[in-house]
Amino acid sequence: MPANTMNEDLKRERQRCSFDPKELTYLLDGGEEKTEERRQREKFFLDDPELSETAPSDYLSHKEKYEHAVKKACIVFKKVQQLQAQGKAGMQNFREVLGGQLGSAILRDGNPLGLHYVMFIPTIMGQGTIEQQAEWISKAWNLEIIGTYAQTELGHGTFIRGLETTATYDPATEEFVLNSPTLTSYKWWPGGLGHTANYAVVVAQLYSQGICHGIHPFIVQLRDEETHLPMPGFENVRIPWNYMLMKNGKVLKDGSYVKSPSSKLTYGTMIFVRVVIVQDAANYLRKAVTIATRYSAVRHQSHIKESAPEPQILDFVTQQHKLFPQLATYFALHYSGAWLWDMYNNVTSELESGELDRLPELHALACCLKAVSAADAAQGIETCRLACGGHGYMSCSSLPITYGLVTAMVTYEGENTVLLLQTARYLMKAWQNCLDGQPLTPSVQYLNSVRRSFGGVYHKSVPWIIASMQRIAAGKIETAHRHMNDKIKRGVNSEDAWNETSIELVAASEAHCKAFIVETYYNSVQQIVPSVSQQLGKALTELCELYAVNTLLKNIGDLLRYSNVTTGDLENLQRWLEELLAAIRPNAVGIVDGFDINDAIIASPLGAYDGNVYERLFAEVSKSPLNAKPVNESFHKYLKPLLKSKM
Ligand SMILES: CCCCCCCCCC/C=C\CCCCCC(=O)SCCNC(=O)CCNC(=O)[C@H](O)C(C)(C)COP(=O)(O)OP(=O)(O)OC[C@H]1O[C@@H](n2cnc3c(N)ncnc32)[C@H](O)[C@@H]1OP(=O)(O)O
Ligand SMILES: Cc1cc2nc3c(=O)[nH]c(=O)nc-3n(C[C@H](O)[C@H](O)[C@H](O)COP(=O)(O)OP(=O)(O)OC[C@H]3O[C@@H](n4cnc5c(N)ncnc54)[C@H](O)[C@@H]3O)c2cc1C
Repeated sequence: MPANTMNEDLKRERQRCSFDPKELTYLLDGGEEKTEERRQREKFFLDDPELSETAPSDYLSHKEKYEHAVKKACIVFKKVQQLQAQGKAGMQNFREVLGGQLGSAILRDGNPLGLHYVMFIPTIMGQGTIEQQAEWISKAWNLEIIGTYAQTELGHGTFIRGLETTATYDPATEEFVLNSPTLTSYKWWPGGLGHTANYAVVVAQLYSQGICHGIHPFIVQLRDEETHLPMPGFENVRIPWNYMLMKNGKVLKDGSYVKSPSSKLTYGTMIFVRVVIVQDAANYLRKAVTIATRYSAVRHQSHIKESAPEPQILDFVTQQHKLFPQLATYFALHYSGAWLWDMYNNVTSELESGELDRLPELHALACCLKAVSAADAAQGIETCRLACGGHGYMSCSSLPITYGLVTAMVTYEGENTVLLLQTARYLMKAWQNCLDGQPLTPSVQYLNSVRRSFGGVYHKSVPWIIASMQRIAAGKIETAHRHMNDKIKRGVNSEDAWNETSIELVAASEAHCKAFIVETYYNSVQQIVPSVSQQLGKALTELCELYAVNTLLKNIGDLLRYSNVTTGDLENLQRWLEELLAAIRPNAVGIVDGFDINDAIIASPLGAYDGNVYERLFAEVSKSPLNAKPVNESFHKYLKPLLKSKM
């Protein structure tokens, strides 16, 4: 196939799409101008010869990959500075370039500066006093220093109150003495800690006047700014008094401790990253479903009718059932992430004025949304990989590496089970408030309405599905609450009762989150539809309905247990699902085209815009050094002597 010709199947797919994909692109970017700005930004980085992948880094050693990544991260930084000089490098640029899809395309092997931007700077902004921000932020933004966020230790990651590193205040010298006294207290996992960062925010147990005040953040210099040699000593390291970030908890120079308005304000950076993860998980999922959808439009295999030619695998309804719910899930997580980002910004500004009321609800939502978005995106990406058969297994397909990036999200920034239990903690209190007639916060208001009615009869609408999912969530919350209290009434202490009920607590938390996502997705689409063309509005509505129907059908057991749904209603839901798959089929390629993901970011021979899959696959494998010579030297070294010895 000559270069730059369009695969005929994709040509036909693009002709049959009922709406203009550019309209969807503009919608997702926030307008045509924003699209143009994003495209220019992508071009500015992706067209830079120093950043384009000459040879796939798959064939570099671990050390070479690190050095390659540092080199590129520095080039990226300098280019961001150029954007800044042109007044173009807003926070969104940084998000796009240093993290997100553009970032992960340019820095395929990770971004050694990622933690510097994602956690070191945000922690100083969130936990430092005005003076400390003035001292550190500009140095950090200008990369005069490189930081990381050192909280996790060899022995503790989840249970941060159990961290062993200590920071003991010495009033005589007005310094803190930091110490990691045990093997298990060594800081472990912080990105960039090994060779890149020369500073870290170190989270340690604060001791002053012989009293432990719990964990607090401290700035510690790790390496000499000139030589990059590790600073002397790694036990009893002394740092100046003003290296403790004191926006919340403070230690006065005489050693007296001033409590934070809430000990949980120290945990603020973790909320920020969880909020960011929701959107990032969605974006990685849409990259994977773009690859799998385009590939499925090009790949022909088997028969639907013996008399007809091999069909596009996208015409198998089972293939549609693998991929189209992933399309819908992208939008569901995208709109939930946008909603959560708004709430995060509002609550953060309230915290600035000492208003802490909405922090618990933000924490509960950030926990379950991070957990569900990371888990669902990881599962969705794996489904996309499996839907591409053997070629999906190849690392050059980009699907395995994308899965690896997202499945890490299930663990970092709070392991999923642990975070779902955090949300469950909030839900148990909410249910008790509901029983006691106390006011409920917005995200759990539905508990009141569900208690008052046992649900209406089935009707083919998303609001009915939302009500059903809220009924399931309320039912699971009530069941967990009741079972836990029954245990306590039987004499089990509250901690053991919590642990013994934790399976149901996690399930209740997931159900609550799914109900929240469907409702937020539906409300977002309802707001959008009047402002877009009738065709795009119809396509967006179909995707929202698909997400709702498919999510409910994956919970038939709970639906039967907690609502008055009949088997006839279930048959109707199944028919509705199949109708939606058929309705979405002609628009599937148009929808992923609407994501407008640059081929260099797709970085997959299966998902390129032109659809020339086989030519691109062949070109990709030709890059392997292993294919440089017809006979590899291992034949002469090892195989031939072996074969000879047999003769
Ligand atoms: C600007 C440029 C941007 C560039 C963008 C780039 C994009 C890249 C995107 C990001 C990608 C990658 C980088 C990230 C890498 C990962 C980094 C890390 O992993 S850092 C380490 C993260 N570690 C954790 O998250 C630890 C998880 N554990 C915990 O959070 C806590 O231990 C716990 C909450 C599980 C338990 O803490 P504990 O103190 O025991 O709390 P309790 O359970 O007893 O609850 C007490 C009380 O506190 C409330 N609480 C707990 N946490 C919070 C919080 N974070 N905020 C507010 N409130 C909190 C909890 O609800 C309880 O309240 P009650 O009223 O008592 O019920
Ligand atoms: C790619 C990556 C990057 C990271 N970057 C950083 C970084 O830059 N800085 C940093 O400080 N950390 C970082 N981390 C560490 C990360 O934050 C921790 O690994 C994470 O918080 C999980 O903690 P853990 O490893 O102690 O797991 P554990 O908590 O030991 O989890 C093991 C199992 O124990 C279960 N478990 C633990 N507690 C409970 C509980 N209370 N109830 C029920 N089950 C429980 C978990 O559910 C899980 O199944 C990173 C990790 C990864 C994978």
